[in-house]
Amino acid sequence: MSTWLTRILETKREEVAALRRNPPVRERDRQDIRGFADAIRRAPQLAVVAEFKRASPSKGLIAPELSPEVVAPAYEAAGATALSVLTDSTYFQGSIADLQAARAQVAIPVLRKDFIIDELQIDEAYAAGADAVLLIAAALPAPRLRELSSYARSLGLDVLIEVHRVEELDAALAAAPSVLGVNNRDLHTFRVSLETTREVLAHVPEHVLVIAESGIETRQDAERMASYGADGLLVGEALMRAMRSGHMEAQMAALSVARAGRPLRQVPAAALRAETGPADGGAAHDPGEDLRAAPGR
Ligand SMILES: O=C(O)c1ccccc1NCC(=O)[C@H](O)[C@H](O)COP(=O)(O)O
Repeated sequence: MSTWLTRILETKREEVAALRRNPPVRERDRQDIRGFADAIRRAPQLAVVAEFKRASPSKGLIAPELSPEVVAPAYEAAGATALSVLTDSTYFQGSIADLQAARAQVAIPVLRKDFIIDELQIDEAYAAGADAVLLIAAALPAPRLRELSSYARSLGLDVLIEVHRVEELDAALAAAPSVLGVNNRDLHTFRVSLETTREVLAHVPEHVLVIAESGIETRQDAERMASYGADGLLVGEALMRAMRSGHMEAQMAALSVARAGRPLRQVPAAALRAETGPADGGAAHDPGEDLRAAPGR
């Protein structure tokens, strides 16, 4: 079945073929890489990764006239922890030049947001000054996800690995993400549900740094993501629209909420007993205990 994601990946295969004919410079000696994961970890509140996004397949044109030279420093001044720049041109009207222009204006780390399927795209990101790259679990077989993650990390880049479903978690975690992203948007259907973050986070180990992505607009949304245990947010459309209407600082302030930490995990009592063993050498099962709070991850 052809979906937006499969169509986008087809375009990426063509772009990689073009990169193969005209490969990016293979730089290896950057001393200027800014820690994307570190910035999120150290953010005093819920981290905000603010996205430069002119257009999208789900929403069409969002802010086609805005330039990264204007938006990036405004995001930073308003308190963004890091930037995300969509570099895809066909579907998002972005470019690798947008990333270069944005990064030149700020001191915070910059993520290359694209559909990466090949090392050459990582070389291109590295040469353009990206500090981190996105890898999407739904777009890559598990071994390839591990290879590309390991390649990016060997260059000193952080890797944001994005999942949408619990079933994608094993492959994502095995690829050692610097940060795990939970995308509330299904990239096949575009359906957005903020519950996705709650469902996925319930299965993520405590030590993994997590950001919630897509569909986050209001303070209530941000507080909800915090209550599910996210360490940060990735926000595009709401901030770009606010830039257009002159309310970006207020929008960023609305997203600045305290972290809540990971909530207590609800696990079946039987699973708890299996983890800890019976306290009295084999107490009878109490059906009333079927769900109880267990220590967080
Ligand atoms: O945004 C889309 O329509 C889209 C469609 C297909 C693949 C990816 C897509 N978006 C990429 C993103 O992950 C979002 O830009 C990012 O999470 C920010 O989302 P939002 O705050 O809802 O703009």
